[in-house]
Amino acid sequence: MESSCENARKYSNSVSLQELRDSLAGFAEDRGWDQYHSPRNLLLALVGEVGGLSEIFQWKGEVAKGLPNWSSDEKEHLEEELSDVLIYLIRLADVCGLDLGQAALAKIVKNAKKYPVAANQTT
Ligand SMILES: Nc1ccn([C@H]2C[C@H](O)[C@@H](COP(=O)(O)OP(=O)(O)OP(=O)(O)O)O2)c(=O)n1
Repeated sequence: MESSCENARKYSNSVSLQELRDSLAGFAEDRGWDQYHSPRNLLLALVGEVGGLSEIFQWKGEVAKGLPNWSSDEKEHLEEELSDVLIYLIRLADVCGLDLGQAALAKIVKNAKKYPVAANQTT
């Protein structure tokens, strides 16, 4: 089973949240979609895509890390559904005027205080 460090080495390109945010903002602007990309609409679209993501795992039973028994088509489908979720999440944060990257970093710091390593080791 691959560790997250091994996965990190495998991924050739680093993509920033800022790059994705700006690309998605341009994509929506070019198509006149800003009028539809309200916070509420984006939230509903996000939830819909989480449903699509869930359907991939539905009825499969437990799934091994690394998806060793999945076909390339199944993995590609999963990549697409994960991307739809990420796209709507980033877009939602953007139209709300929030810096999702900084917010996530701050939340990780908060999580670390709430769940210190020593406490985790005893559970
Ligand atoms: N008003 C819209 C419509 C689409 N998209 C973008 C974000 C998603 O990445 C993707 C969603 O497109 P679809 O609603 O066509 O959904 P799927 O791509 O999942 O297609 P399908 O539902 O047929 O699998 O397109 C968007 O930003 N704003």
